[in-house]
Amino acid sequence: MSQLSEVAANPYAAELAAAKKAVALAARLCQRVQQGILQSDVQSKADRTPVTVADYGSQVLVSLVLKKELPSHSFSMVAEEDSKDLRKDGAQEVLEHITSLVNETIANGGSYNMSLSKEDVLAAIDGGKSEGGPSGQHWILDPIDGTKGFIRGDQYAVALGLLDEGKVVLGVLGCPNLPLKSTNKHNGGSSRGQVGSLFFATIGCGAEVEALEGSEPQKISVCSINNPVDASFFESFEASHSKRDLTSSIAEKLGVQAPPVRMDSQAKYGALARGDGAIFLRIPHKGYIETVWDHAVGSIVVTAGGMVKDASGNDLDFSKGRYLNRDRGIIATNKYLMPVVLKAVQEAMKEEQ
Ligand SMILES: Nc1ncnc2c1ncn2[C@@H]1O[C@H](COP(=O)(O)O)[C@@H](OP(=O)(O)O)[C@H]1O
Ligand SMILES: [Mg+2]
Ligand SMILES: [Mg+2]
Ligand SMILES: [Mg+2]
Repeated sequence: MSQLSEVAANPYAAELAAAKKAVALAARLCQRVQQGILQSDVQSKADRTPVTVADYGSQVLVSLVLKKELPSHSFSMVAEEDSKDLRKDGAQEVLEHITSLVNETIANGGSYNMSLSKEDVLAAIDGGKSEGGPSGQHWILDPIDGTKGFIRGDQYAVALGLLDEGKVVLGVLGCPNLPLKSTNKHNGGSSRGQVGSLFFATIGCGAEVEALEGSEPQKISVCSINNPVDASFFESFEASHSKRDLTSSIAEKLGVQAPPVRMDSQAKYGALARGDGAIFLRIPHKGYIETVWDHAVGSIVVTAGGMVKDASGNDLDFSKGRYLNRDRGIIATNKYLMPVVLKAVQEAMKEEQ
């Protein structure tokens, strides 16, 4: 397909190209940090969840690349991190470290000839303070999703989506530790070979995957399993993020035979979107409110061929600001399994102590 017809087919082609470039550069910074992560690179936020120099650095690079690549767009971004802790006394060293990581990644990337000051870094982080909402365009960014997995040396993702008039219209999901080939034996894949997957989807144009380092994109689709007995399911690696008594009771009701595949981050949505497994279940503890950046990108990558619903069977609504205003529980699967999975989820939740 010529570049001209590609532009005509995808109304968000320019935004998609910029988002892919931003995620790929941010992922490079993350990969470098993950290889040599030290305890001093990890801080604890006010909500006691971890944040690392790479979460901040990734947020800086994404905001920078989007502004450079789309200079005529008005810029609004709903992102997870803010600069509050980095402006406190005693944070100077960490801020210096982030600034040099960002500048080294830009220099090695070769696309931009620029150097950021510490103030530029703080300002770029705070570029993510938007409240989003139902009107206009807003980027949604999780600079590192699965920070706990990142620190452990496991899966994580850089997740960047675009909200347009309250709908997620594109998503780019960089998963540096996810093998490019499907891990599902039934798909002829194996966990060997090239590692680093970049998933992307635009509304109405389906979902694709390519190597994080760049390769010919491949169209992907969710699996077509229609008997839950043959299905396998993904859930969080972290037991505190999704209630395992409920997910195992749901699996039992469905007759699922395979043990759960536990993985950090929206890499689960990416893997599901290419048929590595059949179901993703996330049932947080009561009172936990989900953020938009934890699900926007994963959900557009899956809904290109599959479905993502809350426990009541409603679509997720990303137009309400920084949080998802919805019933507890998120289920992603194909259209054949969704009705039976929803029924099992609702029964299990009714029986919950
Ligand atoms: N107690 C909790 N219950 C549910 N989700 C939680 C949680 N604490 C943190 N999270 C969210 O779970 C995300 C990771 O999901 P997963 O379990 O699929 O890896 C985290 O994203 P970050 O790592 O970006 O902070 C965070 O937003
Ligand atoms: Mg976090
Ligand atoms: Mg997250
Ligand atoms: Mg995060």
